[in-house]
Amino acid sequence: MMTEASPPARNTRLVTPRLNTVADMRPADDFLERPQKVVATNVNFYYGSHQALHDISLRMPQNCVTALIGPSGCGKSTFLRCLNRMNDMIEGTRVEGTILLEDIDIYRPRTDVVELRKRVGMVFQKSNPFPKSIYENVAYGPRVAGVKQRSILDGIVEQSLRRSALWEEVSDRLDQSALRLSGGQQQRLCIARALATDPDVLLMDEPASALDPKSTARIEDLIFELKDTYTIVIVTHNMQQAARVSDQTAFFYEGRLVEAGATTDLFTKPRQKQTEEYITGRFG
Ligand SMILES: Nc1ncnc2c1ncn2[C@@H]1O[C@H](COP(=O)(O)OP(=O)(O)OP(=O)(O)O)[C@@H](O)[C@H]1O
Repeated sequence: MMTEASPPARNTRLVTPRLNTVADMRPADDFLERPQKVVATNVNFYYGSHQALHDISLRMPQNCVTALIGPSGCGKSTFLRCLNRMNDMIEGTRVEGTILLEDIDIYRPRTDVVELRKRVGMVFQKSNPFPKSIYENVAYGPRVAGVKQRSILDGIVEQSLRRSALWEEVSDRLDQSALRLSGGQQQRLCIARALATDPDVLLMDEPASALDPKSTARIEDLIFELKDTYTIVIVTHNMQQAARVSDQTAFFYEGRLVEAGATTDLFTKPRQKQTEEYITGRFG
């Protein structure tokens, strides 16, 4: 487990002074050769007449962590929400282009959006457990999906809590209110809730930004473990976090994708001047 004294280190040789404490190099691997789980092509997105995304094309390989970085308002969350059609809930929005989940265009008219959101789960910046027990929070999704048998629900709850690294802390108090958990535990509970519907892809919108360093390290460790099973896309303001947890990083600026590539490459030899200026802290 990572501690504040020894910062978590996944990638190294980062160009910026702010990142050069990272120690054990994990070389830019072969992740681009892995099957593509989600492929966005020429995506434009509009809030009414305001175009928030311009011609975004990005491949998100299976069992990889893709980090979306960039200054506030550059479209990271908007793009993330396009991946499970969460933006559909915002009136007056429009999307163009294609987003494939494996071979399926998620914006084709006959897509079952509820089913899509089960396959592409989401965890938000602020943990948002229901005011119910720990058990009921995790069992909620499977129950809505029609699972009624208690023994099956018990199994799903245990497995989801184990995968979110919370089981050991709560197994003896599953009936207790989720609101009595700490902030970090609540966020891991929300991850368990997302895992309970057996997704393929996990979208995380700044999942640790409201947490203390220790809880943040816990979430980062968890992300690293979860990618063995899931494909993860994470929005983060924290470049060190992107460097620690991701395989691929995509840098957004003013609604455009400036560059994307292996995280080690993007932080050590960015191709675009704007990227270099951002990661070295010259703006943003
Ligand atoms: N619900 C909305 N209605 C109208 N415009 C919106 C809405 N949500 C976001 N926007 C606009 O879309 C653009 C992109 O916003 P978005 O939240 O995706 O950026 P971001 O990079 O995630 O920002 P931050 O890092 O501050 O969360 C911004 O100009 C923002 O004002």
